[in-house]
Amino acid sequence: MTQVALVTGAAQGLGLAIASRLFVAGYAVAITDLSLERAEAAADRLDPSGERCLALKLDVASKADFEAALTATLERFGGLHVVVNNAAMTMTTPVMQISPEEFDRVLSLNTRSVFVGCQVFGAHMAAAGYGRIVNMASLAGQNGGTATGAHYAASKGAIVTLTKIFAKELAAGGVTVNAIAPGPIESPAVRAAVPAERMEGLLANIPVKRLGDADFLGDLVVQLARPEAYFTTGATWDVNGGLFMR
Ligand SMILES: NC(=O)C1=CN([C@@H]2O[C@H](COP(=O)(O)OP(=O)(O)OC[C@H]3O[C@@H](n4cnc5c(N)ncnc54)[C@H](O)[C@@H]3O)[C@@H](O)[C@H]2O)C=CC1
Ligand SMILES: CC(C)c1ccc(C(=O)O)c(O)c1O
Repeated sequence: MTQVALVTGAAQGLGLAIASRLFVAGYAVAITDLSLERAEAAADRLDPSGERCLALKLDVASKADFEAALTATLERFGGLHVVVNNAAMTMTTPVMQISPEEFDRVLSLNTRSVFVGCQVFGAHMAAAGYGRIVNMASLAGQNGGTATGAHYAASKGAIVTLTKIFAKELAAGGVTVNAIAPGPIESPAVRAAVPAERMEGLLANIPVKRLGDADFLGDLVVQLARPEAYFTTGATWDVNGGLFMR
């Protein structure tokens, strides 16, 4: 049976790169995003035949959207084996200027979405006896961040903790739950957040002197998604060019 993956926030950036590498690895892929139109455009580019890609609207702020996406994926492909909780909003407001409302908004979107995604998809996978969940954290969640805001960094640190909790909860159901913590990756978001004149300074601070590669993150997800990856769970995989070492 074809293995089935679902990626949130997959219309662009890292989510799209991850969905693409899963597709190349043979998965049927549900490409979900806030915007159905952009999810459809991405799915069409990836799989013009439409045989192995399904575009869905999934606003990660809505539990009902998670449930509807699960139902639609099962109806279309007959199973769901791999989920990547990737969608997030990036905010860069300086810490002393963040209002309580903005703090709540970022935590609610970035962290609650991973919590709900692990609950909804994890429950299905555990009942089926198999699953792989990968949560997108960030270097900012480990070192407090530089290019990003305190609320963003805190939201990503909480994802590392939630990953451990769901890993323990779902292990008996054959489900692994891991996180990936990237540093700055070559992506539209980094290009937008770091103006050309500041890029040299950013690169000078990275020990390997380069941005990370989104396709590599996709390949890492493919590895974590393999049945043979059963022995890594609750882990956070650092991909940061040496910016943070444990
Ligand atoms: N780009 C980078 O260097 C890094 C990115 N990350 C993380 O990787 C993930 C992806 O980042 P990028 O691709 O750079 O971001 P991006 O901003 O380029 O893409 C995010 C995608 O999520 C979608 N999205 C936004 N709100 C949504 C919602 N409510 N429901 C569903 N989808 C929604 C957007 O439409 C977009 O397609 C995020 O979790 C981010 O925090 C972590 C570290 C570094
Ligand atoms: C602003 C963006 C896309 C960015 C840059 C750097 C980091 C990090 O070093 O952790 C991020 O998490 C980002 O989202």
